[in-house]
Amino acid sequence: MLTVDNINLHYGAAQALRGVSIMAPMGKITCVLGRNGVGKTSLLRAVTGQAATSAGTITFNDATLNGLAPYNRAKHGIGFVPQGREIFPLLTVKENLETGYAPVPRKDRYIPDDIFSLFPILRTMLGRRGGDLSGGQQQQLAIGRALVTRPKILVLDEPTEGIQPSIIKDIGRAIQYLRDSTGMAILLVEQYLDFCRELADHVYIMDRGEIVHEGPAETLDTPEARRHLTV
Ligand SMILES: Nc1ncnc2c1ncn2[C@@H]1O[C@H](COP(=O)(O)OP(=O)(O)OP(=O)(O)O)[C@@H](O)[C@H]1O
Repeated sequence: MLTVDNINLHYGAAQALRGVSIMAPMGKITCVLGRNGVGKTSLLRAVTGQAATSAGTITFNDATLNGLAPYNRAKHGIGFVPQGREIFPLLTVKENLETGYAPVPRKDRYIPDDIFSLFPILRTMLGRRGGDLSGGQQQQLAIGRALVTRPKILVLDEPTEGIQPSIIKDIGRAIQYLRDSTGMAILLVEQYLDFCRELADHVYIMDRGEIVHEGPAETLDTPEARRHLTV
């Protein structure tokens, strides 16, 4: 399980996270919601090691992650699908997937077949450049690339952003499959309420750098939760 305990995060003098605590258990989908700019991406940057925290602890299973570089967190099983996907446009689909090899032992440096079962389009486009794919295909590629690192927890930042509805459904099914078949933990940041309501086992809502609500997905429909989500 991933445990984030009471973390603070600053950008210069501005504080983006204030005493944030969340848990993301194995075999569960944990969703963090909130309006623009409330700190959701900062929370994921803290978990993946792209931004330093100024207080608190982050642990995954028995390992303390604080102070570890992103590369070493990947070795501990943290797989990241960043906002905006960050596909290498000039590399082929296959080469993009192979960039996931870095943190895995030599014997595991192959592309697991599961990735092509989840996203068959990737197999047919292996030789195409990443930049030629549609937004939805790039999102599938970004998830595939994270899966190449053999994660124990998959961390996704707004995977539905700018994606057409049919591919959103495919991505939702893939996330459920990964939870149910591999028992990995999923930590998902989203603004798309219906996607979270359908998928999440547990939800957190952030507002101005703090966790202001937590509960099962059904609690998203309470007036108290809605108040933190409406603009
Ligand atoms: N590199 C940075 N330098 C300074 N301030 C930043 C930086 N990144 C984010 N912030 C500020 O920190 C706060 C939280 O931003 P963050 O991106 O974590 O929010 P978010 O909830 O993910 O928003 P969005 O949904 O728009 O991605 C915002 O006020 C933002 O302006």
